[in-house]
Amino acid sequence: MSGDDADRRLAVTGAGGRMGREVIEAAADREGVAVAVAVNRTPTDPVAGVAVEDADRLGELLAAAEPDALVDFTGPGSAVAYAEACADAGVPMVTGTTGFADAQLDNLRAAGESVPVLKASNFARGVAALRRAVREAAAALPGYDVELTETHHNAKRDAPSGTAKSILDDVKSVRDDLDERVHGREGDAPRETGEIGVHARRAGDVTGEHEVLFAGNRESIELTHRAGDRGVFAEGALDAADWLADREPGWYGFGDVLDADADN
Ligand SMILES: NC(=O)C1=CN([C@@H]2O[C@H](COP(=O)(O)OP(=O)(O)OC[C@H]3O[C@@H](n4cnc5c(N)ncnc54)[C@H](OP(=O)(O)O)[C@@H]3O)[C@@H](O)[C@H]2O)C=CC1
Ligand SMILES: O=C(O)C1=N[C@H](C(=O)O)C[C@H](O)C1
Repeated sequence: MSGDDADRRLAVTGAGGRMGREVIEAAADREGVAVAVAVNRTPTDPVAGVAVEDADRLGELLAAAEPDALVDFTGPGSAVAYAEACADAGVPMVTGTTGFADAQLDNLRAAGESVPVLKASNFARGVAALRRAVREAAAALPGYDVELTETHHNAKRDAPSGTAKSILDDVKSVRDDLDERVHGREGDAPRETGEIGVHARRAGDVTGEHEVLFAGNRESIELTHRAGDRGVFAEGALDAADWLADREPGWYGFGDVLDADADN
């Protein structure tokens, strides 16, 4: 579909990255969606027929194309800079980037005062279901030990994953006795009560797996999500962009999109 005929015209940053490419390819397969602007830090061949421009030109490209939303999967520093470009150009921003420091999150939130900004550590609907199940299990199993394990491909930079951090917040929201995160384990000491174990594995081309183990003395349960491919994240991000395009400035999460779906 040509950009001018589309119902939703999007900008994509990190267009040469694993997720950026996936988003552009998923957009090409969607009725009524076109990628009007695609940028990357380093020069890249066109993706699914979409020309990829120099990311330094993002501001001028947004001003000229006036897309309905921008979808970002890059790194924390660039995501903050792109959020500022979105705020200047009046373009809503969806970011799936992970690994933000607190100060960077503050900067991202500041952009949400000018334009709608939606940040999600995971755009898979199955992960949203996993997180609901984890909150329920944590509430139903007081005193049980909790250990979280995430596994990703060997090119992932941030650890633990953004999704793991979100799940840790979920557990903590109902188990405030678990106040010590233990990243991996070594040495010579039994597990202390109050610990929550966090284990990050990096291997091969694993797309993304998150497993939460709840263990009492005579029983245990494991809740696991496995992403089959990156298309599942790209589809969720496109759903989020479609929803965000009609919102007021503010700070949103993927749960807002799913809640709106449930209401319709
Ligand atoms: N929320 C979700 O559902 C998901 C989130 N993610 C997250 O998305 C992010 C990207 O993942 P992925 O696509 O696998 O990563 P890649 O390494 O494949 O791609 C990263 C992209 O970001 C660009 N980039 C990185 N750092 C900078 C920088 N400092 N300035 C400008 N551009 C930069 C890269 O540009 P260049 O080509 O020049 O290096 C590249 O285009 C990660 O934070 C990851 O955790 C990933 C999957 C799902
Ligand atoms: O870097 C990735 O690949 C992924 N990152 C996200 C995260 O950090 O949680 C989501 C997904 O697991 C894939």
